[in-house]
Amino acid sequence: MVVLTTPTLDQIPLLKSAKQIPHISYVPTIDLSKPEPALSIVNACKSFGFFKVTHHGVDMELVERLEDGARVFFSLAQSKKERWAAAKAPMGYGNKCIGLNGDMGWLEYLLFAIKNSAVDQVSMPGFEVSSRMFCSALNEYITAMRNLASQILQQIANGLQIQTEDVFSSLIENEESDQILRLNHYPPCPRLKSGVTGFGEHTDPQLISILRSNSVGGLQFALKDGRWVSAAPDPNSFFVIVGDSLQVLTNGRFKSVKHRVVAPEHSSRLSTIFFAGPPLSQRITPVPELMQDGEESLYREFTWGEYKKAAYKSRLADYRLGHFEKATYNQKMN
Ligand SMILES: C=C1C[C@]23C[C@@]1(O)CC[C@H]2[C@@]12CC[C@H](O)[C@@](C)(C(=O)O1)[C@H]2[C@@H]3C(=O)O
Ligand SMILES: O=C(O)CCC(=O)C(=O)O
Ligand SMILES: [Fe+2]
Repeated sequence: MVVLTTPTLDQIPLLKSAKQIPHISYVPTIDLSKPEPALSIVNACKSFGFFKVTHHGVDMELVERLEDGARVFFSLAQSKKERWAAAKAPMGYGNKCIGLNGDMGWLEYLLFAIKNSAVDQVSMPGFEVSSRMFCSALNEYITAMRNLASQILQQIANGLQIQTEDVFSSLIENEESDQILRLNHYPPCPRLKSGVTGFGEHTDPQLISILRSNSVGGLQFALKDGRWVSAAPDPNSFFVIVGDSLQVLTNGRFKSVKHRVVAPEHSSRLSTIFFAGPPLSQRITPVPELMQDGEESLYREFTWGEYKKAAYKSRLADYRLGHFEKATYNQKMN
């Protein structure tokens, strides 16, 4: 029998104290109520790989209901939460262990697989029955996030002047689209030393991720020059993060952005992230309409299912796209 023990604080690594500036003075911010946000979205994706959306139309009462449900869940006795620990690993409840390959962080979380725009009951048997209110908030939130992600992906296609407006959004609107909802809870970290890893540096493998947190900070993004910048928390807005798959679909015009979370010292951080992925069978290859004459794909052909499988065998900080880059491109870069 495998006995799983919860890691102690001493086992959680400190974040590498790379050159840091405390608060980014400029987070690209897109007001979705203003006309024609497409070009600003594309510019933010090209220059930063992340941006924040305001006036997004998501019902904040729903967001509060979800956050209340999450707070109630995370305050349950450990033994009750552990009931969902082995649900369908890595889905379900997790405590300090991230993924299946030894990554650790100062957090606990719930990971839900999504099927047909709702929590997949197979990945969390009995969860809906245990908390119907929480589950209906989760499902309504999933629908809201999927709509927001679709809207943003359509704007990206417009901003890139692709005639087929739904070229990206259709990938996440399919019944078979492979999506995940993650709720992360970072309790205050008792150690006075700062820089304990909440969630270690990584890129997200999907197309885009939509992140919302309470008012407790900790989220940092890597800039292109390697500096880490803290993004001030903004509970009324959503951060949009470019993932590896969108990097490939745009043939490297957009780059997936590295991000991480520093464990909070005094208050609990609660975050919710929707990962918008395509169906497992979807080929991930640059969009033909985007390619210029003679331009070749920088990547070997692969399906999302193949990429996901490889990603889930990797460590959090690994450069996962490396295996899929064409050798010629690798040689040119080295
Ligand atoms: C260490 C890992 C955790 C992760 C799967 C992986 O092997 C590498 C990618 C990780 C990541 C990052 C973004 C999302 O939080 C996530 C759910 C995903 O799809 O890829 C996690 C995976 C996880 O926590 O299981
Ligand atoms: O919790 C956060 O704010 C970010 C977590 C994250 O990047 C992830 O779950 O992939
Ligand atoms: Fe992430």
